[in-house]
Order: sequence, then C-alpha cells, then structure tokens
Amino acid sequence: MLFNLILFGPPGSGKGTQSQLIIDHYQFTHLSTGDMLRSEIERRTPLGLEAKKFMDRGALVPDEVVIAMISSQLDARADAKGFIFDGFPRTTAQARALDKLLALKSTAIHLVLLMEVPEEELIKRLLLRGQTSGRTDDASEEIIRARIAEYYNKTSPVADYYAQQHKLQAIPAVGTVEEVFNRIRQQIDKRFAELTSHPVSPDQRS
Ligand SMILES: Nc1ncnc2c1ncn2[C@@H]1O[C@H](COP(=O)(O)OP(=O)(O)O)[C@@H](O)[C@H]1O
Ligand SMILES: [Mg+2]
Repeated sequence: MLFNLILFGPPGSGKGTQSQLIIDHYQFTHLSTGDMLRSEIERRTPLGLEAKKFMDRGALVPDEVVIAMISSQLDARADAKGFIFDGFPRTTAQARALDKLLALKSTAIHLVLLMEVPEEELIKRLLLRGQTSGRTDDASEEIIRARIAEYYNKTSPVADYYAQQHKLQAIPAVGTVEEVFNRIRQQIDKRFAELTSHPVSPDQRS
C-alpha cells in the first residue's frame, strides 16, 4: 500500500534531517515545499521571485502557490511507495486541500508526526544551520523568530485538524538524530502494522 506521512513541527525541529533517514530506510518519496521553493528561487523562475518576497521576511507563501506545487508533484511521482510531506500543510486550508488531492487518488494521510522541540533550542539550531546553509531565512534571529511566530499562529492549528482525525502522534524531537529517528520508526511501523494486519473498522481507528 501507499503510505503517506506528514512530518510536522516548527522550523528547526529536524523535519529535513529526519526525512533523509526515513527515505533511506523506507524508500518513501520526499515532498518538501521548502526545498521546492528554494529551487524555484535559485532558478529565478516567476514563482520563485514571487515566493522570495514572503520567505525573506519569514512569512508563509500563499496557499494556492504551494498547493499547486504539491498537486503537480503528486502527479509526477505516481510510482512512489509512499510520500513524506515535509513543511506542508502549513495552514488548515492547505490541510483540507491535501485531503482532497489524496482522495482523488483514492488514498489519504496515514500518520502525522509532531516534532516537539523547545523554542530556545530551535533558535540555537537555526542560527547554527544559518552559518552553513546559505539560507537567507536562517540569517538573523529576527527572521527566525518571525518564522517561529508564523508557525504558532498559522501552522500549529493544523495539528488539531489531524488530532481530530486521530492521526497525530507527538515525537520528542530532542536528543541525538538517531534517538529521534528510532522514535519515528516505531510510530511508522506501528501504524503500518495497524493498516495492513486487519481491516480497519471505525472504532479501531487510532
Ligand atoms: N536531533 C537533533 N539534535 C540537534 N540538532 C538537530 C537535530 N535534528 C536536526 N538538527 C539540526 O537542526 C537544524 C534544523 O534541522 P532541519 O532538519 O533542517 O529542520 P526543519 O527541516 O524542521 O527546519 C539543522 O541544522 C540540523 O542539523
Ligand atoms: Mg526543512
């Protein structure tokens, strides 16, 4: 079966780092809207130039832009064993749009992992990443704080959306990269076993 996973959490919580380990282990296809947008900016496409205005001040890029990118990637990667959505959805409008796109393909989100890291640790990690990543949105503490505020205002409500669907699992995302990955692997394997071992009746959904 196709397994669809959302890695959810504030900037700096380790979504990109853990996505790489998940891909190596499960051969899922990584869909990072941040990576897609940075590639558009690098290639100076019209979409990239528009997106840059938002990203440079730590704001979210408009919903319709990222939804269109995800939609075209879902079509382009029809052979995938599973998808990891990294950094998407970031608003409840995006979450609803994603549910519709997946329903059209007779699939759904199976698991949402909420990466939990204290705010001061996030800032420390992002300032450190900024020294090597070349990412303009990691360059100053001011932009980093704006991104974290944007996350708490617009993105964290998306967690409630998935909690209501009984799909949300919190992951303590501090400790070594390996420790965090082991926690993630346990949750994926557990969910996968539930989905494949027996038909899921409504009262068994978790
Ligand atoms: N478990 C961890 N412990 C310490 N640093 C981490 C951990 N996971 C990721 N990082 C570091 O934090 C920064 C942000 O990680 P990243 O995966 O890019 O986060 P996100 O994609 O959620 O913004 C990176 O510099 C990364 O090396
Ligand atoms: Mg990332």
